Amino acid sequence: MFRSQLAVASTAARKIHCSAALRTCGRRSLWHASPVASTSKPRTALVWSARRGYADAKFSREKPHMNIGTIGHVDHGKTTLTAAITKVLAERGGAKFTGYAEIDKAPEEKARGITINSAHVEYETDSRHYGHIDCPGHADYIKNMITGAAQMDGAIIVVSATDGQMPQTREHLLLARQVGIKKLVVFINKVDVIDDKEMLELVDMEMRDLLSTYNFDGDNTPIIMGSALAALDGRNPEIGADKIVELVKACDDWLDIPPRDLDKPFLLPVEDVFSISGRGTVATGRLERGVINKGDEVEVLGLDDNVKTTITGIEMFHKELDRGEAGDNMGCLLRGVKREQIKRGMVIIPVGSMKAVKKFQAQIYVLTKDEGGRYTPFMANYRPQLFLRTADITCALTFPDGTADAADKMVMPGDNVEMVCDLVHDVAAEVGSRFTLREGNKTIGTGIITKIF
Ligand SMILES: Nc1nc2c(ncn2[C@@H]2O[C@H](COP(=O)(O)OP(=O)(O)OP(=O)(O)O)[C@@H](O)[C@H]2O)c(=O)[nH]1
Ligand SMILES: [Mg+2]
Repeated sequence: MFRSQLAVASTAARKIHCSAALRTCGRRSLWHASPVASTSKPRTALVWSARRGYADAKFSREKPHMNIGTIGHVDHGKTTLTAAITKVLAERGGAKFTGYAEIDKAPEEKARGITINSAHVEYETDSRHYGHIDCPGHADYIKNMITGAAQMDGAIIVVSATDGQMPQTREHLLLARQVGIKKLVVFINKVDVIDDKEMLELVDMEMRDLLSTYNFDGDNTPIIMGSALAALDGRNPEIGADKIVELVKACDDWLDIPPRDLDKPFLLPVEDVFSISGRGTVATGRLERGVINKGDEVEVLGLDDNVKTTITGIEMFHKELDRGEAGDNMGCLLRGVKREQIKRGMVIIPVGSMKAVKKFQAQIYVLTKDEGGRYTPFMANYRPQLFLRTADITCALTFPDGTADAADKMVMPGDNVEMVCDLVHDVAAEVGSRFTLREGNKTIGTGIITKIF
C-alpha cells in the first residue's frame, strides 16, 4: 500500500518538479530495503506500520550500525559495486540482493545510464550492520553526492583502472574530508579489462598520493583491486566475488565507527521529505547526535521556516523503532505537518536547543585551480553557494570589520582567509561547523565557522 501511495505521490510530483520527484524515487530504497533479519512480532504492534505497509519488524541492535557508501568519478562502477556487494553478501546470508536497475531506477537514470540520486541499501557482515549510500559521480549532481556523503561515517572510493583518478575522484575526496569522513577504502575497479600489471601499480601509487594530499592515511589505506561487474555477473571469482569479500573485510577492519554522541541534545539534518497520504509527513536523514524518542516534542529549524511538532513514528530500513540513536539513518513521522513545511537542509532538534544563524565569521581555504577551484581571485561581496550538512544556501562573503583596504582586497586561489558569511536564509550552525563553498559546477572553497554574530 505504502509502495503504491509513494508511486502515485512521486508521479504527481514529477509533473510538478522533475528533480524533486527524482529525489523521492531515489530515496524510496531506504524505506523499501527489506529487513536482513526480520523477527516476527505480535499483530498489535504492527498496526500503524502495517497500514502504511512498510515497517514489518523491530530494528535489531545486535550488531553496531555504520553508514558507508560509494563515491568517485562518473562511470567508474559505484552502482555496479553496490549491487555486487549485496549480491555476494546475499549468497552468504547477510543481505537482500539489490540489482543495478533497482538502484538506478528513476527513468532519467535508466535513460542516461548514470546515477542522479543517491540510493540507500543495507547489508550485514559478521561484525556490523551497514547502511550504504550509492552516490552519483556526475559533476552536475555533486549536490546529491554531498548530501549522501554527509550521512556517511566512512566511504569506499571507486576508481576505474582504465582511467585512473579523474576530476571527481579528487573532488569527492575533498568533499568526503570536509563532511568529516576520516577513513576510506579504495576499490580499483574494472581490472578485467587491464592486462598491464604496471598500469594497476600506477593507479595504486597515484591513489595513495592523492589520499595523502587530502589528509587521509595514504600509506595504510587498504586498496582492493577487482571487477564489480565480474562479481555481479558471477564470473571470475578471483577478481569478482573474492574481491568483494576482501573489500567488505577491509571495511570491517579499517573503517572506524565514530564515537556516537548520545548525551547531547539530538540533531537530525533533514535529507529528504515525503508524504504518505492519510499518515503524514516523513523526514529522513542520519541522526548526527543524541537520542530521539517516539513522542518527543521537536522543532524543525532553518531556512526561515521553523515548525514545532511531535515525532509520532521512527523507522530505519523498513523496521520500526521506539528510539533512534546517533548514527542511525532513519525516517521520522511528524504530526500535523505538511510536506511543503519541511525542506532538505532544515534540522530536527529538541525545542529551543539550538538557534538558526544568518551571519557568521569563518576560516576559509580557497582551492587552487589544480584542486579544481577558481582560476581567478575574488573580492568582497562574492556570492557562492554554501553547503552545510544537508543545506545549500547562497551567501555573500565580506571581510571582517577593520580589515585594511577591504574594498580593494583580493582573495587568491590557495589563500587561507577569515571572512564574514551573510546567508540568504538562516541555517542551524555552531562554532566549529564545517561547510563547503561552490560556484556553478565547481567546489571553490572549504570553511569552518569561528564566530556567530
Ligand atoms: N569491464 C567492466 N565494466 C564495468 C565494471 N564495473 C562497472 N562497469 C561498467 O561501467 C559502466 C558504469 O558503471 P556504473 O556502476 O553505472 O558506474 P557509476 O560509478 O555508478 O556511475 P555514476 O553513478 O553515473 O557516477 C557500466 O557500463 C558498467 O557495466 C567492471 O568491473 N568491469
Ligand atoms: Mg552510479
